Amino acid sequence: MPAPAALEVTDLVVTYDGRRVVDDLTFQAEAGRITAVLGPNGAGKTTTIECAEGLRRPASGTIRVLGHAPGSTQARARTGVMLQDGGLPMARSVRDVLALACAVRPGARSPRELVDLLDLAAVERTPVRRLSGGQRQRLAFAVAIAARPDLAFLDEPSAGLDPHARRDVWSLVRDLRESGTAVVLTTHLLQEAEELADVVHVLDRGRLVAAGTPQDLVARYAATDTLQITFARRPAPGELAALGRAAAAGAVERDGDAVLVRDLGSDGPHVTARVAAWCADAGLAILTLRAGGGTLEHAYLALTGRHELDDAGSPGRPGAGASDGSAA
Ligand SMILES: Nc1ncnc2c1ncn2[C@@H]1O[C@H](COP(=O)(O)OP(=O)(O)OP(=O)(O)O)[C@@H](O)[C@H]1O
Repeated sequence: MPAPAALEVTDLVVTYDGRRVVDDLTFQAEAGRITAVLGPNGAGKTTTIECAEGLRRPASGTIRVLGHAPGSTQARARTGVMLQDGGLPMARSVRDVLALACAVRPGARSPRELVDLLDLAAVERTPVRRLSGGQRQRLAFAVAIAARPDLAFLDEPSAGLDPHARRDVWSLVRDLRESGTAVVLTTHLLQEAEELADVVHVLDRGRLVAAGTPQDLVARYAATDTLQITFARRPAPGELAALGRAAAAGAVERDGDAVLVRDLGSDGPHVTARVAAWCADAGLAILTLRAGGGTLEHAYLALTGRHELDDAGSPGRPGAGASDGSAA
């Protein structure tokens, strides 16, 4: 018989004021794998994780955490948690917080190791309330991994981090996986999920709408016949329309700084040639031109019913999905 998964969520239902915010959710997270739980604001990710931590009681369904009940002493001793609001004691210094976190389990990391790993030396004596947002985030991550957990819940672990710190955290998350920890990650950064996740579960309005590897989801839900072009300067609207006519293919649209030509079909190589020729004639210098698949972000947008990227290329408008009010 196969070993049970580190986290087993079965038929989970959570209601607030009679409204189902988690609706019949079933998924697992395995040891030595990074499992991402994605979804728009209000989709039910945090609620699900809070149930797994024993902080909220579901209306029905079961959760097993390393074979134990959520919130039980056995589950808590082997679980690391990084919550969205940090949950850190504001008056304590970084050094005190780390010392406490390392004292909970024999074989835990040392505060010194965590200070080095998360680059916290400069603020060791600083109380939590005086830390910057990113420093607090790094401290919360350090606390989550202090006891070498078998299961780590990381709720938006790199939110608010600068690009260097974000990459440091990604590297530490990969180290957790290498050491056999089951990592459950929520994030709105689709690039983060694409970089890290072995398995992705997409929630929308409390329900699981898709699951698979990032590559599976891209293959199944994102257009695979798209040409992505970046230019030395931003094309004018008239040029974009002319480019569309020259391409004689599917829709032409902006995607952040790039332009997408969609639905190439079997004519892909000819469309690419026509686009390149038209750009040369129009004096529109091409910086990069990439034919092929979409991204996890495109798959996510298709799955959660938000088909267009905004100008910054980011999905998930605040409140999207939260106010839908789909009742039980
Ligand atoms: N204590 C509460 N009382 C009533 N409703 C709540 C409570 N906590 C959460 N909700 C509602 O439950 C739904 C799911 O919220 P949840 O925080 O789990 O979403 P999320 O997917 O984590 O969103 P985000 O990406 O914004 O963090 C939302 O509609 C939210 O308004």
